[in-house]
Amino acid sequence: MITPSTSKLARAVPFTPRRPASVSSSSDIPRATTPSILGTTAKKYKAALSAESRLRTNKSSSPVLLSPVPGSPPKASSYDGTRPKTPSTPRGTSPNPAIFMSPGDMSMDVSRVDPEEVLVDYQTVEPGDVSGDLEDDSQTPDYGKEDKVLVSIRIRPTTGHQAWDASIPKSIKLFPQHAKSTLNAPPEFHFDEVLTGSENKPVYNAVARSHVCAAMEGYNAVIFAYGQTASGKTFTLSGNEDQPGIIPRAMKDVFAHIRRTSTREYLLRCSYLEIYNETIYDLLAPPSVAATQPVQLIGQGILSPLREEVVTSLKSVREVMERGERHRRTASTDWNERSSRSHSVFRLVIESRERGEGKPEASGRQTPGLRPPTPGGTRLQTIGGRSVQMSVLSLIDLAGSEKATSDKERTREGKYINTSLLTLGSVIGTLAENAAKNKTDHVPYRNSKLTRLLQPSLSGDARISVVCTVNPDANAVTETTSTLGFAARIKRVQLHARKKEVVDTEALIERYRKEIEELKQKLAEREAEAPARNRRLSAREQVDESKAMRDLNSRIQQLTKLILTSQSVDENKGDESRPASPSKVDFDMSPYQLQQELLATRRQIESQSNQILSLEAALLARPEISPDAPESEKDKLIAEQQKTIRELEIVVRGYEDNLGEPLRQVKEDVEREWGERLQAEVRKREEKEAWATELVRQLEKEKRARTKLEEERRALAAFVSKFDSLGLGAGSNLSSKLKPAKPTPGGATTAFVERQQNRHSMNLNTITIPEESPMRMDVRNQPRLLDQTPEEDWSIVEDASFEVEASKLKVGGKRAESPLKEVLGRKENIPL
Ligand SMILES: Nc1ncnc2c1ncn2[C@@H]1O[C@H](COP(=O)(O)OP(=O)(O)OP(=O)(O)O)[C@@H](O)[C@H]1O
Repeated sequence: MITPSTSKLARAVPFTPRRPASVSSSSDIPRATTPSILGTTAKKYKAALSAESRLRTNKSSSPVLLSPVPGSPPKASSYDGTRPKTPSTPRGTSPNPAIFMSPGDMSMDVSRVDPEEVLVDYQTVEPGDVSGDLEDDSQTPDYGKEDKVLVSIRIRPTTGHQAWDASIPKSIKLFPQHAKSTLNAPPEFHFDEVLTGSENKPVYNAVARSHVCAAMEGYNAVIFAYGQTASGKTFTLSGNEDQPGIIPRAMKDVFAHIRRTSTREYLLRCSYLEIYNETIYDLLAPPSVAATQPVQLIGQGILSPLREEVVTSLKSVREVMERGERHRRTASTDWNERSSRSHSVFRLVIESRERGEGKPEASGRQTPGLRPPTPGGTRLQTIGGRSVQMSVLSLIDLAGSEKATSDKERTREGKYINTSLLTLGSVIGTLAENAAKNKTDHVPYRNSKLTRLLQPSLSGDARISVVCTVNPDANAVTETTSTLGFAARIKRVQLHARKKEVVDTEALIERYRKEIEELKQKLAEREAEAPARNRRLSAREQVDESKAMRDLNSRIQQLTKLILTSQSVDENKGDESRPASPSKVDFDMSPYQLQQELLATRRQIESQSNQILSLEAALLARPEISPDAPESEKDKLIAEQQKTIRELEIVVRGYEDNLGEPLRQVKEDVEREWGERLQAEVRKREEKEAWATELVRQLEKEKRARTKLEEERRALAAFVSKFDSLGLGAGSNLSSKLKPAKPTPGGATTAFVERQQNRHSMNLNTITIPEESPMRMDVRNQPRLLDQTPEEDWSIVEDASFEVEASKLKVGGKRAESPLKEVLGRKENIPL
């Protein structure tokens, strides 16, 4: 059982805030007395051991002694025929957590510190942290094939019979005498690296260095060791005091990278966990807390609750790692006196941004200290357009596959280990198959915690390096062949890791602008060359060429749109806004918000209008070219003008596109409202038109009636004059006069009748007016029509009016009901 060290050195120290370059660590432990992983007095990167184990370990310091190979008879020096006592380290039995966590430790928790105060940059990295062989090794790292897993084999030394031939670089082949069957050729494998020996530095350089650099540059990176038990996974990853492994070297390289990069500042956070019997434990949490609150996997690779600790120096990383190592479960097995009984994952979250003077307080986008903890989320804020890169470097020491042992507990652990490794194998197999055959078969990530944890990385979101450790002993041929098979499969997995970057709008716009400039330049070059080139190109090539130009143009348009959209979003965004892509306007906004949106859009439109005007002005101001100028000059001018036209088009298109949804919405509302009003007006107008048409019709009718009446009048006048000329009048003094009646609203006829009634009595009883005659029309019933007649039309009425001197007519004594009716009614019977 683990006996945790309670010494001051072993205890976790309070978090060390950012310090000026000149000031040394604020830790109360002097650097010189701090055990160094990499120094000559460094402690071994292993969990604390039982007294028995520790004795053995101390005895076996340099040179390194090899553990017995599984399957081979144990060596007398390390195995006395009986299984050694198992120094298992169950978590629940840890002593008082206070021994591990002083109250001050809480300040190391990342959720309780202000990231801006704990940034690391080239000035804060202490020279001692990066001294030694790593610092000088600054050649450009080889990232390997970005879309493939970097697969390396590490063959541990053996004192037994070598069954594998590794003399050919990058390949490993089974000696024919060890092959199971003589029928088939002995298996031979090729990998990115095949490494031998006990030196850890070449292993680090070949296997891990490029991935550590990739992580520092914003890519997620995973390095893990896979292999049978006692094959050297922990030796490769953690190493010992003489041969520091990948993890301590990687940490040193991280700080070396920071020291070399004077333009950026970094926030580094560590977490350390293990998967033991399919449960995830936080190795940095106090043991009692870790035992009762296992870590849960929520979503894709997100872990909660998981303690993350900010590290600002190699020393603080070392302290965190040592604490985690102490909590790891190791036990003595038949093959390995300190066998890892769990898969352990050390994670370093690296966030960085360009160095600058801006402070987040000044940007007004955040309030340090009030930021909610966001597991797995970025904590470093973008400031003044400086984007934040974020990546995770995961260093994984898998438990080794093993056969059943003589210990029940170890056998149970072994089952869990083997099951999760089998699942890892089948996940890798499916991924390899999918990649090779372009399939999308279901990948059984969910069958184990390990594969669920690795899912985002294995799905391709990380650069992966796998070091498969093998035992070349003749007794381990089956296990080694199985490990090499796994390595061959994982080699076929397809990756597509991308840089992880959180970009704020300013940075995004700047980036778009740069790209637009570059594209425009390309376009201009192509256009300048176009006339000469087109003469050379075939028709098909010309089509391709114009397509390429169109593509360039559409990309410029797309970017311009993005700039315009980002600008409008930026102007309206709140504190948390950080759009990476065009965002939509929300129409559930209040009228006030909508108004604000409108204002912003108008401002934008105004600025675009100005832009258009200035571009147009520039176009007009362009100097004319003389007709006898050389062709090339003309072509150049045409190309320039085309470019300007394109710019104008782009802006105009952006202008149109960016009228914006709010404006469109208002436009629609206004259109709807005014549309309804227009409809009502149209209806009214139609009614009036119908009424006017009816009026005109009635007037026409009236006119016709008047015309007919006039004809009747003339006929009557002729009759009267004839009547007079025959001497049939009432007397010599009887004269017939036809005077035009005065036009009155009541009608001429009415006036005539009234006057005649007063002066004469009619005796023309023989005159009758037929019923259908227009003369019988009762015009008194239509005064309004006359009222409506324009004044100039009164002439018609005047012409039609007449006055008959009743005294000139021989009218009977009987008074007619309507004298006019009588006169006109009988006229047709008057003999002429
Ligand atoms: N390349 C090597 N050179 C020297 N010693 C090695 C090498 N590889 C492994 N060893 C030694 O072999 C022993 C077992 O190695 P290690 O603990 O690293 O195996 P492992 O694969 O991690 O096993 P497990 O899966 O059981 O944890 C250790 O004592 C280690 O020092």
